Amino acid sequence: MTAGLTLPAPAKLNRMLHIVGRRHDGYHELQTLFQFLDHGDNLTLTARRDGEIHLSPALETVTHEDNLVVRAARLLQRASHASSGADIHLEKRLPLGGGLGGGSSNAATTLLGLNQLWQLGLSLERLAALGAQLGADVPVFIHGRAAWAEGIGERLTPVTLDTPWFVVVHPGMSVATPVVFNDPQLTRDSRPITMARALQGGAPEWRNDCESTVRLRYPQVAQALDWLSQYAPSMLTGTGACLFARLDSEQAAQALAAAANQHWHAFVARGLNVSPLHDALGC
Ligand SMILES: C[C@](O)(CO)[C@H](O)COP(=O)(O)OP(=O)(O)OC[C@H]1O[C@@H](n2ccc(N)nc2=O)[C@H](O)[C@@H]1O
Ligand SMILES: Nc1ncnc2c1ncn2[C@@H]1O[C@H](COP(=O)(O)OP(=O)(O)OP(=O)(O)O)[C@@H](O)[C@H]1O
Repeated sequence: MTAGLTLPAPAKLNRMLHIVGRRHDGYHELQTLFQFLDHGDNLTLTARRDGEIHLSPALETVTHEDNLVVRAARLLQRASHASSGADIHLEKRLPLGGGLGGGSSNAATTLLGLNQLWQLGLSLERLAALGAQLGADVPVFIHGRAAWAEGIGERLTPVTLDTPWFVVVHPGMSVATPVVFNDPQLTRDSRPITMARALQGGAPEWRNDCESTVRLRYPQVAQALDWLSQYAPSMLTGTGACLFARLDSEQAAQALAAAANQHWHAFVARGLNVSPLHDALGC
């Protein structure tokens, strides 16, 4: 039996997220800073000769064919005319609908991992273009560098951000991204800012334009955010439901996570400017 290739599928945070417009197809134009975390899912990929894609274990709320891992593998097979298949084991640690980009990250790890396993030699640009068909957040996970993103999140410029410790809190429910983006009251007209301005950090730029809508629709998120903000500067990531607090030391982060865990699920993670996936693959 061939040994499997085990690779990380890290979480991302949106350190800030502005919505600056809406396109005719309904997608929103964003300005956001993406950073990776040293916490996420793991995938083990093993090649099969018969072309079949097997994924285990199944996710409770997602069918096999809808799972972004399976969709990414099939997309790569079609695009590269690959005849190989794969057994894929997914160790899921990230909450679904958490704003941590778990599904997108799973898709990116599948594309990069199978590209290596099947010896396809596709470039990161080609894989990112394929990934964009699966979700707006897939390209940043393919490129693997913290980034300033514009457009719907696909126009990426690599950046170097500070790498603090974070306490990430999951308030116990998931937020469906389309629900937030379809809310009539969502702020959609923030003034575009320059990347340089965004990188200066701090208020008022490091905010998330989804926050007021999410607070109104999901009182549990508002409650957790108010609690967390008493102890450290805290924000929503993506369209939620997860929140993150920024701490200067691991010790302070562990203490806050222990307190948060009395009410919700919380974990400590460090911000990373290079994805652990790219460290693992040496790219
Ligand atoms: C908000 C972010 O989390 C920021 O990182 C992402 O842009 C969301 O990315 P995602 O979950 O991969 O989203 P997708 O699966 O591409 O889109 C889900 C739905 O969200 C809405 N959507 C998403 C991204 C975007 N820039 N504008 C949108 O309006 C669309 O209704 C879309 O049908
Ligand atoms: N492998 C997968 N992991 C997680 N979700 C998946 C997967 N495959 C399909 N999905 C579907 O995609 C939806 C969004 O999942 P994901 O975990 O990426 O949300 P998210 O963290 O809110 O992402 P984002 O920050 O990109 O909005 C899930 O609710 C689920 O229905």
